[in-house]
Amino acid sequence: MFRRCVGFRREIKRVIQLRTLSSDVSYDKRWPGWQVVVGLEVHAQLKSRAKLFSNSWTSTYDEVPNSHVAPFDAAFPGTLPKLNANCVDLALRAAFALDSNPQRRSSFDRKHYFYSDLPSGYQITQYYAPISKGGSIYLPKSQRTVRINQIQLEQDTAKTTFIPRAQSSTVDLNRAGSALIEIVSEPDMRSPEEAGEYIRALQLLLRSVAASDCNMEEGSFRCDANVSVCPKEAGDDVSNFGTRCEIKNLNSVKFMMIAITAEVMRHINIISNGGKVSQETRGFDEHTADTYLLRSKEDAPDYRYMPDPNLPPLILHDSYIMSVREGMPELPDATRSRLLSRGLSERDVEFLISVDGGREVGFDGKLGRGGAIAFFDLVSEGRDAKSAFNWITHDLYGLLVVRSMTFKENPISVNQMRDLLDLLERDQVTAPSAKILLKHIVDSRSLEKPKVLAQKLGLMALKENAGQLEEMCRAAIDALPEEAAVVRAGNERVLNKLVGHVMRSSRGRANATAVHKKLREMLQQ
Ligand SMILES: Nc1ncnc2c1ncn2[C@@H]1O[C@H](COP(=O)(O)OP(=O)(O)OP(=O)(O)O)[C@@H](O)[C@H]1O
Ligand SMILES: [Mg+2]
Ligand SMILES: [Mg+2]
Repeated sequence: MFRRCVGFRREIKRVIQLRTLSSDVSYDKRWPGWQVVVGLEVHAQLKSRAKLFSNSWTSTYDEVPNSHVAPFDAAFPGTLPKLNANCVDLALRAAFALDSNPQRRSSFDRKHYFYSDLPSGYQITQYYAPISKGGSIYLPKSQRTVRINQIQLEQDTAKTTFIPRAQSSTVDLNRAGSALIEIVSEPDMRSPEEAGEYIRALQLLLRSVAASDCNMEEGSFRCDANVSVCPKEAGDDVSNFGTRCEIKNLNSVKFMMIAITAEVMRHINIISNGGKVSQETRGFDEHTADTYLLRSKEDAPDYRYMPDPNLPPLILHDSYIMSVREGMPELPDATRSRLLSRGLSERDVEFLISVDGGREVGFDGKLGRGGAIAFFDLVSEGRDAKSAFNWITHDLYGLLVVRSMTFKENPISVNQMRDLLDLLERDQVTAPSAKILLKHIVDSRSLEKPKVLAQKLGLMALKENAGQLEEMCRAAIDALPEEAAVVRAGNERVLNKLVGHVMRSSRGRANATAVHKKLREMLQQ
């Protein structure tokens, strides 16, 4: 029975997944006559070393529990918050990336609730006056602009884990007090796919300005989806929209899209059966691919918001706001057009942007490490962009992927890569030899110049006029006398066999065109 049940659930999941993900199914086929409305609330952890109001370092998800906790994070009596200026910087960068308007004056409020993940009994957030208002993200695939309502700075909570066997929970305060920004969208998305595109675009933007890592699986980027349905004719007037339900804590784009689809179906079912959707907060069960009730609107907690008396209003001077704006790194749209103008195709550009899930964007000049785009920029400077792209993606990235390495772990420096491309351009090494060199550097982590390595490993190309090439051609003719006779008699096609022989005996160091030419010369004499 249990087995059948699991199989059935899997089947439902598969069907919903197919419905959600297949792009050729028009939305109307899934829910003819209905309009789907989605608004997203996203919590992104800011990429700051220190927490929002204490001087404790932030931690990654896999660190020893309770090892990054200042007395303030544990709500020791008498401790006071002190705003970390770096978090304000990052929030402002995020705001500019989303075309939002940083506010000269914002303030901090207490949101009260009683749960073990919140030692002080309240979360410091920005309820009345957020740090930034407005903004938008354009989604090219959906051809839709999603408006941002506001961006607020707030503290993250601790992490509680329930242990069923012991019937108790453990609390890890490492995350408590880390800085988050909550980005609230307007209800502008009209399908699960648009919501998916919004999340991916938002991740790309926040990563490009290094405001957040945006890793959903590690919890540094979490999303709540608000979903409602109404008749298609309702249009974009909010007063015509249906009652929304909020699905909390979705931790992957795929699950978010499945959860929205399931919720839409649930709403349509209720309304079609003459019922009324009631405003609820819901959870998502990955195993059933369905949402479930967490609490109804009547049970909604009263957060008793009040201004935090320990924190003065946050006043930002125009000169400071301007300085953050001026220091903004390149945004994805600008990167795209710059790369396109260098002669890469749209597909190439999307590939570069998506290397390592688009996570590593910046470049650490000192370590010579960084994301694929920065590496490409430096390597391809002053040379053919397409050939540099091919070597970096097909060859180098291919080697890294097989070895489960990210681009940031790439052991080849910009200078080594440039040197290798120089050798290729000057025909000093052949493409097969360059591949061997690349593999050698990745595996040995050698810091030597590729030219020196090529000499050491005997990989320098055999030049056209070098006696060695002629010697090898002569050896091929001697080894394959019948083929040589056929070529002499005028059948050029057999020449390839002889060329292959030379290429093998030169271990790829000979240039195939040069070998062709040489053999033809020798056999036509
Ligand atoms: N009819 C609707 N259908 C779908 N989404 C909606 C609808 N009306 C509002 N929304 C979305 O619901 C979200 C409301 O978020 P907001 O943070 O303002 O309030 P909240 O969910 O009540 O509060 P909390 O932050 O405590 O969860 C927004 O993203 C908005 O776009
Ligand atoms: Mg909210
Ligand atoms: Mg909400």
